[in-house]
Amino acid sequence: MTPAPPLLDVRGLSVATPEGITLVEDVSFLVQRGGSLGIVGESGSGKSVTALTIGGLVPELIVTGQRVFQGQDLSALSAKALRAKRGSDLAYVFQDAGTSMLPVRTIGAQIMEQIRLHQNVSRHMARRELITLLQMVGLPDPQEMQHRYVHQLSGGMRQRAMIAMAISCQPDLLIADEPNSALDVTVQAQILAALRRLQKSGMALILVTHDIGVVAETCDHMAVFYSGMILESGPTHLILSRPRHPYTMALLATVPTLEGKRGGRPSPLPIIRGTLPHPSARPTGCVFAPRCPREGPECHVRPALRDIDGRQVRCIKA
Ligand SMILES: Nc1ncnc2c1ncn2[C@@H]1O[C@H](COP(=O)(O)OP(=O)(O)OP(=O)(O)O)[C@@H](O)[C@H]1O
Repeated sequence: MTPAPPLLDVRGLSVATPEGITLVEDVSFLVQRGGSLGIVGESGSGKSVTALTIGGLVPELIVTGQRVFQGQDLSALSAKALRAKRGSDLAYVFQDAGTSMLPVRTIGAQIMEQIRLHQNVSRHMARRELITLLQMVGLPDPQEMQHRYVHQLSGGMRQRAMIAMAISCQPDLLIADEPNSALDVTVQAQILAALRRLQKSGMALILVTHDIGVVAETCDHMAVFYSGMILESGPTHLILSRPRHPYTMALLATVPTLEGKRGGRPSPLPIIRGTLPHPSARPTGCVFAPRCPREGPECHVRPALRDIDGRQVRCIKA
């Protein structure tokens, strides 16, 4: 039996500014139907640019490479057709999503309008769907909640209402860019629980985050970004248990553990020496070489992604 084609196949994606500054270089990954990909990396590593480029949301940038979604290359679509895709099969949620809801209408009215726009259903059916959606994202008492205005919701509730709105078109893929980073820890947990519930319903997820712990809990696959490139990608459990790229190792070493103590003294949180290069000053060889403890003369050539130990690694020494 031939395996089912992936839902999203991003191949050799590169993104540059009109001035020719590369922001994303040769990024490739797959998302299977119902699967989940966590995109992690330091601030400025190109996570958002990659996520936005998939749905054509950064028209000012120059994009090359393929983005095949549901068997169709999105780069071949007109702006109008892409917009229609975004409103139907592909949905986005952003960090301050709550701000994109109207203050003058109840959240129920706004979400119902979306449902009726995308699904040809009666008002009665749309209302039932609304209640189901509010339940799915974990909003308490949906019957009461639907009558509230945005200003009557807490930050976490607003974010969940926005996720309900985003998925009202029953997308095959939800791209969530730092959906919970502005929220406190308990509310973050509620958003993640909501995302996990959605995955159980068969929706695929791309989650952009700084937080490796969030990826560990939510995503079956992960891609580690650095300076616009993927340095390691593959099944989350493999990468977290046995990282092979020195950058992934360094990144994981910065994650605090519950043990936190060695020899009776708290161990200081290691930090990665140096800083991420600015896109206009990316190294010509391995992008991580200037900060890498294993750096050597062979690192002055850009390494290709290689299949190693069940995942892909962009390191000549891995
Ligand atoms: N429209 C744009 N035009 C020019 N440069 C951009 C544009 N959007 C982003 N950049 C630059 O591209 C680089 C990658 O940015 P991006 O927002 O993708 O990083 P990120 O990894 O998502 O960071 P963060 O976690 O802080 O959101 C940054 O140097 C940023 O300044």
